[in-house]
Amino acid sequence: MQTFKPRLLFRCPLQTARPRAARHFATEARLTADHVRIVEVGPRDGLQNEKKSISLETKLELISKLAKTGLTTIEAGSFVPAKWVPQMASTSEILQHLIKKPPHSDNQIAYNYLVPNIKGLEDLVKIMDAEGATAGSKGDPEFSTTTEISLFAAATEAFSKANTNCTIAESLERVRPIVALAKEKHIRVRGYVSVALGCPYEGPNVAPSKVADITATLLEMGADEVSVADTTGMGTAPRTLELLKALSAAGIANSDLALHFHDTYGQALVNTVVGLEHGVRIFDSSVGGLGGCPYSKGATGNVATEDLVHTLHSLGMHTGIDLEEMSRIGSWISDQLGRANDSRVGKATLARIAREKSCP
Ligand SMILES: CC(C)(COP(=O)([O-])OP(=O)([O-])OC[C@H]1O[C@@H](n2cnc3c(N)ncnc32)[C@H](O)[C@@H]1OP(=O)([O-])[O-])[C@@H](O)C(=O)NCCC(=O)NCCSC(=O)C[C@@](C)(O)CC(=O)[O-]
Repeated sequence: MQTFKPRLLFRCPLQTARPRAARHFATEARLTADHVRIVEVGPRDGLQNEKKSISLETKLELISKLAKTGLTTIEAGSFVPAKWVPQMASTSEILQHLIKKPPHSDNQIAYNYLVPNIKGLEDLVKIMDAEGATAGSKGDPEFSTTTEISLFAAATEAFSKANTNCTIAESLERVRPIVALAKEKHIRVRGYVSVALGCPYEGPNVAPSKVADITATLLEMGADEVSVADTTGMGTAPRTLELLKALSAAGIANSDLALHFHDTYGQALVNTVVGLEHGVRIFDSSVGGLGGCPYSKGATGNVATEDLVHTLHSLGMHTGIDLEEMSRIGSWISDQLGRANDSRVGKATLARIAREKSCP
């Protein structure tokens, strides 16, 4: 196993702190920059596992609030059968609404929808066609929003069977027609590799080389980026580093990677720092630490967006996200769901604001 030695690089900005790494990645401007893109997965990965169902109106209000925080990518729902994930049943209506009346935002936002198979994407495309919508394109000022999809595969056979009722090889075959149709419609594709650092059925020792193979396959098939997911939160700093090294050794560029940490064992932020030091600049998180995974019992939510933003800002990184606003949303959605707010930073930020108001 690799030994992880923190290098305390974040006392000064990343570019000056890591001249060798900066030279190494000289052609990949995104990696040398101190900007991190956060993919907010709360309305999908978060809500899909909450016990209390919330109304379509509340989901739309959540998305609308998130759209005003500076986020640029928001997972809005998933086109899965309701019998598999009942909480995602209103995704068609969400897509329709976001096409017709996207929330006001100062920046362009990509709304992302999970599709488990070609039927999921066909259902999405049918709605877009019926509304006369195109996927839009990032960077084109004509569009204030774009539509993206995510597809997923798992790194273990047991999880693949439980989550998608098929083997890993079959799940990868499902990806081909999805990518083909998405490309035809100019829809950006995000891939996920689940259980990359631990499986609820097969345990923590998932082979990094297996994760790297699946990630490489998704990229070769046409995925624009792949989010490597610690679905169970079993990941540790040394194993995260080992995995990142295996991904690099397989020729996968950091610019094609995102990291997606659940915080079951409280290791998500530590593992985030490992990812940052390795050069990854896209991280997934969920406001208020919502969620979990319906096929990973006991796993808690994603790392809270508020906690991630605070950590990144404290390291001198930029996210463009308004932490105070995000903290208000985390508290609001937790109340709507009748659950505790799982963001320590969110609670501390709101307490500070209240304190400052009472003693200016
Ligand atoms: C892949 C399937 C559909 C196979 O499920 P299956 O039962 O094997 O599907 P099937 O092809 O045999 O079809 C069964 C029925 O479902 C219908 N059907 C088929 N597809 C769809 C669809 N897209 N939308 C709506 N309906 C659909 C289909 O038409 C048929 O209807 P019937 O003839 O019985 O009336 C199922 O296993 C599934 O939906 N799995 C997804 C479960 C899921 O969403 N899990 C959570 C997301 S993954 C995750 O959270 C992890 C992630 C990404 O966040 C990262 C991480 O942390 O790891």
